[in-house]
Amino acid sequence: MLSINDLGKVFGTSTAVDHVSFQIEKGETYGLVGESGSGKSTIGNMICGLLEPTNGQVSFKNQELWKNGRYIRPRPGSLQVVFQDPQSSLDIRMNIRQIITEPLRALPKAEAKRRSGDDYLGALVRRVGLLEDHLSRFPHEFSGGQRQRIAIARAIITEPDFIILDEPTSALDISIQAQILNLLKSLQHERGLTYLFISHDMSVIRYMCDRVGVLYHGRLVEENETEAFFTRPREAYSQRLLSSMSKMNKDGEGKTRSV
Ligand SMILES: Nc1ncnc2c1ncn2[C@@H]1O[C@H](COP(=O)(O)OP(=O)(O)OP(=O)(O)O)[C@@H](O)[C@H]1O
Repeated sequence: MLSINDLGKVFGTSTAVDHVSFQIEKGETYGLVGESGSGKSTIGNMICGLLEPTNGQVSFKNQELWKNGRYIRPRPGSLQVVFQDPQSSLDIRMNIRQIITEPLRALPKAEAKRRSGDDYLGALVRRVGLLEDHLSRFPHEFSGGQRQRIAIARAIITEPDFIILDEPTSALDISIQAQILNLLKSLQHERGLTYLFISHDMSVIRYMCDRVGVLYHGRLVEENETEAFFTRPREAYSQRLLSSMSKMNKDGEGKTRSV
């Protein structure tokens, strides 16, 4: 589904992403972990076209996304992103109907019309745990968890193949986190979605991901099956990362909990 090859990003004199390669298969959830500043979001942003790579390739369904400094959009709507902070990622001047249907602008007219009809939209909002009445309301009227449900509805309205989830639950309370993660899992099974799941929260990664890639100062230092990574990490840095996370849990400092 997605292939990253020798990808790099340099900001001024600092290297944020350093010759990273990995592949994501159809239907799997690939977790990118690492401390703050390790380059996770920069990779996500290069995949979705927000940042141009300094070097390397990103291909999506065997099509190169970056060519000569230009981002070539895949099939409209087939690649979507859900960001961490639903507060700032939703336009406060738009009502929920406008927010959710906004990505349809990229679709052919007839298809956009069908998916913005009351039947389709009603089913969509109910599917993500909202009500049809909510369509005429505005973002400030919703809780953080509900806002993330709105962001998910907006991402899936184009019936994508692939979604980048960049810390999608990090801003939420623990109990709400679990509901959103379960919603993402069930949508994945229902729709055959492929996820890139970016998080620094190890218990969330363990719950969600099939495989894990570990970033350290922009380099991919380990790639492993999730259970093997948690029980038998191969690299010294991964071991340190895991033990610092479990210490944070014991001290009650981290937000990391099992879900
Ligand atoms: N637009 C930018 N301009 C300059 N430097 C940037 C830019 N975006 C990211 N960086 C730098 O690139 C490095 C990687 O940042 P990135 O946001 O990808 O890390 P991250 O692992 O996602 O961290 P976090 O978990 O805090 O979001 C950091 O040193 C950051 O300061």
